[in-house]
Amino acid sequence: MAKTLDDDARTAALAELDGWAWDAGRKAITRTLLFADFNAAFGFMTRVALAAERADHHPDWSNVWNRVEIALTTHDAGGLTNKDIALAEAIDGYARLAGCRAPD
Ligand SMILES: C[C@H](O)[C@H](O)[C@H]1CNC2=NC(N)=NC(=O)C2=N1
Repeated sequence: MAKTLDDDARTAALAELDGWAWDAGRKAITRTLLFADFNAAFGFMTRVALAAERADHHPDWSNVWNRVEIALTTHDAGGLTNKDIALAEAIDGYARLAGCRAPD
């Protein structure tokens, strides 16, 4: 099973990511993304879903029209692991490609 990251490792990893925040209560990193419309948001989600399946590591997320809220944690390990960091990096790449913006 993947090992959970300690505070220093988590802080270092977050510094390399775009717009992710640590949610201590959920033991997850979270990011909210806005897209031009539902089509752009769902296209992004489809790409992430395929990458998540390949990695067998899945986001906790929700979508309302052009807004996607994402939380990443490793349920099996009970906290944040490198699997979450790798998925966050992939998400950041797909988000940039899909022309996302930060929430207002
Ligand atoms: C059996 C299967 O490998 C596990 O349930 C995987 C699937 N996707 C997963 N995704 C996440 N985020 N955490 C997990 O612990 C996890 N476990």
